[in-house]
Amino acid sequence: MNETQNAIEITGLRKTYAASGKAPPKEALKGIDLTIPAGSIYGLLGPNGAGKSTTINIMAGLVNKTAGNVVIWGFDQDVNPRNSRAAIGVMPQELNIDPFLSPRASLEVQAGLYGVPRSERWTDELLALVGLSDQAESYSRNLSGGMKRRLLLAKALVHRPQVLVLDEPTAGVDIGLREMLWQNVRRLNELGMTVILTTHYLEEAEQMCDRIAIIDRGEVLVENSTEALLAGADGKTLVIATDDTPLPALPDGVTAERRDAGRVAFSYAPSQMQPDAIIDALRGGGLPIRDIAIEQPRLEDVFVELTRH
Ligand SMILES: Nc1ncnc2c1ncn2[C@@H]1O[C@H](COP(=O)(O)OP(=O)(O)OP(=O)(O)O)[C@@H](O)[C@H]1O
Repeated sequence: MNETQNAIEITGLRKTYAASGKAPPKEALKGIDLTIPAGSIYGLLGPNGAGKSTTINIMAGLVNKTAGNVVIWGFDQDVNPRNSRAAIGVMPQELNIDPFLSPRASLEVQAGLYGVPRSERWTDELLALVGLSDQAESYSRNLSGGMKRRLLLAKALVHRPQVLVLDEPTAGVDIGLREMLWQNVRRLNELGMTVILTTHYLEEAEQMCDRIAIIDRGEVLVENSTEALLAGADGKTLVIATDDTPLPALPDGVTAERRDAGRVAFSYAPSQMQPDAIIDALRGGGLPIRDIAIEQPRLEDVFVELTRH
């Protein structure tokens, strides 16, 4: 463990991509501060183009920053580039795998690139960890999309980094494989690895992450524990079971959505009204109420509230 107990410390991080052709320069990061505690599962969330990949690629040493300071596992990137790079492993979004190498050979090549001595390699364990022992000697081009993703996860781990970064690990991945990936991630985290992930699936982030930063247009909008983010959200949902009687006029600020099995969901802001205002309106309109429940805010509510442009 490093002295500060922080896996990552980012201060004043800026990135402006140079102009190319007719495209003007693009300011992708406008001065980002992030502190990621060691041992956490940390979510970096934001809409498309927010700057998530840019941040990750700078951490990984794949993109040069324009300004700011990045410290990984206690190693300043500018002072100790080798150590800071050795402390982080990245599973990229793209399935960039050599089609003619077997998974075993891919992992060996990657270990070579990171200068891992043969005696310290853990290729067989890694293959088992991601469920590719049976495919260890197949051509990677013959792997399914899900198997390729698992191979990418194993590749990110060859040098036993303290920090694992997953860039959209479950994009376009079926439910079974998602479960397996998340189980792997939890296990690695239990073994002491700090995990940073981006995902568009907010439900996954809500379940997996201890802390979350929401970034948008190159700035951090909010950073907190997942619990605190949800507690501070000003949005709840009243759900009733009814029939197909038309809905009456609702108090200002309430939106209704019909769900299956005759249920209707009413979203409201607890700071603005109590649920009895909605119930009174429904009763006034002669709507039968056969069942009733209140749903607590979800990460999606927080996200939409913050990133509504
Ligand atoms: N190589 C590049 N050259 C110029 N502009 C770039 C480059 N890479 C990214 N950008 C721009 O920088 C901004 C941030 O992009 P980035 O890929 O970091 O966002 P993101 O949050 O990862 O988005 P997504 O969710 O779509 O992956 C975007 O406006 C993007 O178009």
